[in-house]
Amino acid sequence: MAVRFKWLAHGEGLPMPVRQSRAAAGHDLAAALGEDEVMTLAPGERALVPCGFALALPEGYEAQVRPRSGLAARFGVTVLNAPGTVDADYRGEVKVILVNHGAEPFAIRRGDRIAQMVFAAVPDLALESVQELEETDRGANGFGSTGMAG
Ligand SMILES: O=c1ccn([C@H]2C[C@H](O)[C@@H](COP(=O)(O)OP(=O)(O)OP(=O)(O)O)O2)c(=O)[nH]1
Ligand SMILES: [Mg+2]
Repeated sequence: MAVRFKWLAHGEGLPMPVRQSRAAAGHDLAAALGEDEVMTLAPGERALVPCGFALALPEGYEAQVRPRSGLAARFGVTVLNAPGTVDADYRGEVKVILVNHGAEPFAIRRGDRIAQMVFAAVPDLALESVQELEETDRGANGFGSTGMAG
């Protein structure tokens, strides 16, 4: 199934988001900054990084904006709201909320691949209000109730 994709003016000239290997789950997202622009995230700082395109996803799908593990492992840079949610009815620019949890400033330039986008199906479930819920073995136990030791 196709996802309709439209470059915005400042995105023109960038490569399309691409899967870096044949069966990769994510399309890498490049920063659509100006040609000579450098966006620097100080330690602890966050920024909205423009991707330079808009989408029209088929209804019943979302695009998730996820971190790249290399940036997280090497620099402590990740997507603050991971996984970001791009709704099927959103027609604005896709952006990445990047945060620097590392100890060093992190510089971003035009075309740098700073995150990845994974398409996912969203089941069309509706909430139904009831008085009682079916019982289960777990019941209300959660939040570590099964312990940690192996
Ligand atoms: O990482 C993200 C997250 C969101 N969006 C865009 C697409 C999404 O459809 C819209 C709204 O996102 P979300 O629902 O997460 O934010 P909100 O704070 O609930 O805003 P709204 O009230 O507009 O829904 O913002 C992005 O481009 N990147
Ligand atoms: Mg919302």
